[in-house]
Amino acid sequence: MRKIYVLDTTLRDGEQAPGVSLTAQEKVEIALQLEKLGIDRIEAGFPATSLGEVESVQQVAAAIKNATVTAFGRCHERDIDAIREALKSAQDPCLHLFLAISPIHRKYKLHMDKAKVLETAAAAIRYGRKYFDRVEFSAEDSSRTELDFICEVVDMAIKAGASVVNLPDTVGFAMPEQYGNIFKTVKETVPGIEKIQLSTHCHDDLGMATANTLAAVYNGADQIEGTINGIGERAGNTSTEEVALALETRGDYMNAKTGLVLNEIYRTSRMVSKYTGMAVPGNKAIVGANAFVHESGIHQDGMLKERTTYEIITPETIGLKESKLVLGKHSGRHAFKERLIDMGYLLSEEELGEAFAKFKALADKKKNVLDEDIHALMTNKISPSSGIYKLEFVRVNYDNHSAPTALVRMVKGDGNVLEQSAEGNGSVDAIYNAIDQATGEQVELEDYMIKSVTHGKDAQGEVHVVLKQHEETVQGRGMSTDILEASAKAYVDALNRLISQKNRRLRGNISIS
Ligand SMILES: CC(=O)SCCNC(=O)CCNC(=O)[C@H](O)C(C)(C)COP(=O)(O)OP(=O)(O)OC[C@H]1O[C@@H](n2cnc3c(N)ncnc32)[C@H](O)[C@@H]1OP(=O)(O)O
Ligand SMILES: CC(C)C(=O)C(=O)O
Repeated sequence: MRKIYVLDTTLRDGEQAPGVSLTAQEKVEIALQLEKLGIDRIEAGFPATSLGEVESVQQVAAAIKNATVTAFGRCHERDIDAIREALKSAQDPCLHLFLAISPIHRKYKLHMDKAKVLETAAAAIRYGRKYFDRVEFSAEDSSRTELDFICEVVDMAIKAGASVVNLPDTVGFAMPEQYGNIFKTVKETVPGIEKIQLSTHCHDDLGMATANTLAAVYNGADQIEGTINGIGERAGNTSTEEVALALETRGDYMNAKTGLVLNEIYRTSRMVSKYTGMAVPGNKAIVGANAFVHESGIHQDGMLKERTTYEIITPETIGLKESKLVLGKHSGRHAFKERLIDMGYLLSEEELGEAFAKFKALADKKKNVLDEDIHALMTNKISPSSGIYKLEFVRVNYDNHSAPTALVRMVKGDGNVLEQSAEGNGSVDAIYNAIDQATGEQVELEDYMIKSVTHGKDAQGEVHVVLKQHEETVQGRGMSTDILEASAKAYVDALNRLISQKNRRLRGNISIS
């Protein structure tokens, strides 16, 4: 197996995602988690950006003991000097320089001809080598560059003293076969190529970043560059986790693997999402909330018989506890019967047929059929509410001289009405105290995020909360044009999930909910 080195650039290219800006402390925490994940090279930032960026990179460099720390900059002595300052306390530093080489960038952006590009890059690499043992050179926009000029650039970089040469697909334009061919040609034709490592860095503008990265690896790339959750400039970068899992799962085909500690992937993904504020889409490969959830009957039946029918990776591989089968409109008799057995209902075939028909009728009206719905269905009392508690009313009294108070009214699934008021440190805290007192549940609020999902003064706000009770953690969401109502809805949603989760029994590592 060939070892593929991983340069993770979540803290540099990932931070270039619109709207993302990380504090020094957040960068350090993410870097430490990347170190745990087994990343070989952590790109900490672009020091010439600002003094704050120099300081952030310095803090990352000082904290990391078991990975190379790189910092990025242009072919300018002032950028290199900023990187020297930022990496001065790194145990294993690497300078990362770039210059665009494509006709479009040469003509319109840099106003340089080919000779000037070669001269500028060589001078910068030589200057960098005075201070750094290792220099990576990135030939920006390689995939839109003449193949013979790419070879000339790689030759120049080797002669000037680079140890890694990166051939990026900067604008996500390459097709896998074409991109792979660049690496093949460079490997076969550039003299002294064995002295350096070749690296790949792709963007996802056409949704092909991972495919292109793998094509490069297949054709001889030694290092891949990516970001956690695929965040980055525009449509983002190659997802580090996707490449690691693709190589792990299809090592038979690629004969290459990263050294990543795969069961740290999920934790890393969620930390990056939290600090960048960029939600992970539910259907995102590997780390999306639905990646190990099965909804349709035929798949659930397959999973219950043998999980490899529908899962090519186990959730445990990336550090998740279990796969899930959710009961809904597309579920079949097998999953429904298993769920009933879990809940203690042993039915004859005839009774099962009747219950299944009622279940399907309910599932037509309701997205997810929860345990309490099934209990109600089994006792002929089908609950119309989607959870155990339904928020009916919330009122907040606020002025800037006294503690805010909140009054909430909720209806339980059995029809009981609960009403409670409470004070808090802020309006949201007051609402949450009132809900806790009304339900009697003791939970910790682990996380609270709010974002606007539409524009204008009447924008819809979406609140996302994470609640913890003992070892159980749940998420909840609420939407409203009023952020206090959205906050209350998210909390009640999370409580309902917590309560139904408590009632659930595990079947091996597959839970049915
Ligand atoms: C593919 C990538 O991801 S590239 C990295 C993108 N990241 C960033 O841009 C980091 C944040 N950037 C910044 O804070 C600023 O752009 C700075 C501080 C780096 C530079 O700011 P300014 O000096 O105001 O220049 P500005 O950004 O407007 O323009 C870039 C200049 O660098 C030049 N340039 C671009 N790439 C390179 C390079 N690799 N080497 C040398 N010069 C370059 C451009 O041609 C332009 O030069 P010009 O002023 O002579 O026309
Ligand atoms: C220059 C390289 C590293 C890059 O960020 C890109 O091409 O997107």
